[in-house]
Order: sequence, then C-alpha cells, then structure tokens
Amino acid sequence: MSEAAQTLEGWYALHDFRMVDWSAWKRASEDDRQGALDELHNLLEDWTGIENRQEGSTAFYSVVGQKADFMFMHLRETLEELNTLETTFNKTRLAEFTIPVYSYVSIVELSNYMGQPGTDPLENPEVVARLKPALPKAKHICFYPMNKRREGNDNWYMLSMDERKTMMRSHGMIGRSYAGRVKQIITGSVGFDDWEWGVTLFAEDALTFKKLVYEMRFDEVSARYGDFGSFYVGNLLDGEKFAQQMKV
Ligand code: VOV
Repeated sequence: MSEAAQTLEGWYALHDFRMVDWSAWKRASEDDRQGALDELHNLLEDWTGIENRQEGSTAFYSVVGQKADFMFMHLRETLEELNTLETTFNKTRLAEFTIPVYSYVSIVELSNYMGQPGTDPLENPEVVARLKPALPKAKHICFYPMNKRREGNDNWYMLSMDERKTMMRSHGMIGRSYAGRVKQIITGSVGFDDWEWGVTLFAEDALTFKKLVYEMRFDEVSARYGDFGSFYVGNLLDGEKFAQQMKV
C-alpha cells in the first residue's frame, strides 16, 4: 500500500451557486424587491462581522454564463455553521427569487508534500493563516472541482510518496511563478462531495486563470492525473454592485 499524504484541515467550505428567477423578480413590487435587497445587505454585514472577528470568511461573486447568476463561498469553523448559514439564506426573501443550481462542500486543506520533515507545521503562523484564510476581495473568482485519476497505469493513489512529492514540487513551482497574481484555496472534499478537491482561484485579471490552468495542463500531475469538473468564473460583488445587477 502507498503511504497516504498527511493533510492539515482548516475551515469548512460551502460554495453555493444561485440562479435568479428573473420573471418572479420582475413581477414583484418595487417594495418587495427593495425589502429583499435590504435583507441581503444585513446578511452581508453579519458576515463581514464574522470575518472581522476571524471566525470565518465569505466571498460574494457574480457568475458569468448560464451555470448560475451569483455565488457565495463561505468558510466557517464547523459544518453546523455552514448548515445554519445556508438555511438562513434560504429563509430570506431574496432566496424566493433564486434557484439553487450547484453547491460544493469541502474543507480548506494543506498536504505535507512540501512540508519540512521534523517540524510542526501548526507552529508556523503562515500555515495557520492559510488554513483559516480571509478570502481575498479580488476582482475575479474561478472555481472548479477535480479528482486525481485512478485508471489503469495512471493511478495517483498507487504511486509512491516520493513519486507524488516530485510531481507536487513541480506543480508548486508553476504555482509559485504566479505569486501575487493568483491566490489559490485548495479544499479537500473526499467523503464530503462528488469530487476529491475544490479549486478556488482569485485574481485581479481573469486572463491569469486561463494562463495558469493552461500551463498546469502540461505539468505531469495535471496532464496525467488531473480530471476536472465544470468551471465557474465571475466578478466581485458587494451589496451595491448586486443591487445594480438586480435593477429592473
Ligand atoms: C497560485 C497557484 C498555485 C500554487 C502556488 C500551488 C501550490 C501547491 C502546493 C505547494 C501544493 C502541495 C502542498 C499543499 O499546499 O497542499 C498544492 C496542492 C494542490 N494543488 Fe496547487 N497550487 C496552485 C494552483 C493550483 C491549481 C490551479 C490547481 C488545479 C490543477 C489544475 O491543473 O488546474 C491546484 C490543485 C492542487 C491540488 C488538487 C492539490 C492537493 C493535491 C494532493 O494530492 O494533495 N493547485 N498546490
């Protein structure tokens, strides 16, 4: 049996994708629409409070294309908190005008492929900060789920620790060449959702997503062992931008 990588886990993650029921929204009265937006404003303020107290973090983005209209990415200490969060949103008036189209449940994860042997990663404040990150307010987000392949000769889980480490080092080097341009949050979802990882990228220039993901396709760990789900890409929202987007 190959040696399993050791993983460190941080906050639980819920990616929640919603579509707007535009006909219902347009049929609603101006008062109802304003009430729904005000209620969302209050929720956004609550979530900012949680972020300021470092008890979690929330990202709010539009989604371009027909897969969804907007998304939240929530990070919280427990799965219970995520559950409460999603039901709180579902009880709002705005939720009555939305259709849930996709969700993803995972947990912020770091693996020990790059770790220094003999050191306790949890003593390293940088590691701790990466496990419980304040999500960036970058202009753009890109989310997709992925697996490591388990097929015939291309079975990631049958490789030795050394082989995997070598490949992950190469992966890390490519990633690092994008330092300052892309922030990646890798969330593990084995046992939680339909894929093994969620990949969430943040960048000021959306084109950087294409460049990075394309370059990684040529790197062995992605070229040979990466299987990918649907991609979601979008733009930063806040209460005002959302109100603008919802104006009819
Ligand atoms: C900014 C880009 C960037 C950087 C710097 C980066 C670095 C690193 C390091 C150093 C490590 C290993 C240690 C750890 O930190 O866990 C990882 C780990 C991982 N990555 Fe990564 N990755 C990036 C970016 C990045 C992208 C774009 C993708 C998607 C792949 C693609 O082809 O579309 C990805 C995937 C992953 C995954 C699924 C894992 C876990 C694999 C496992 O088997 O456990 N990743 N990643």
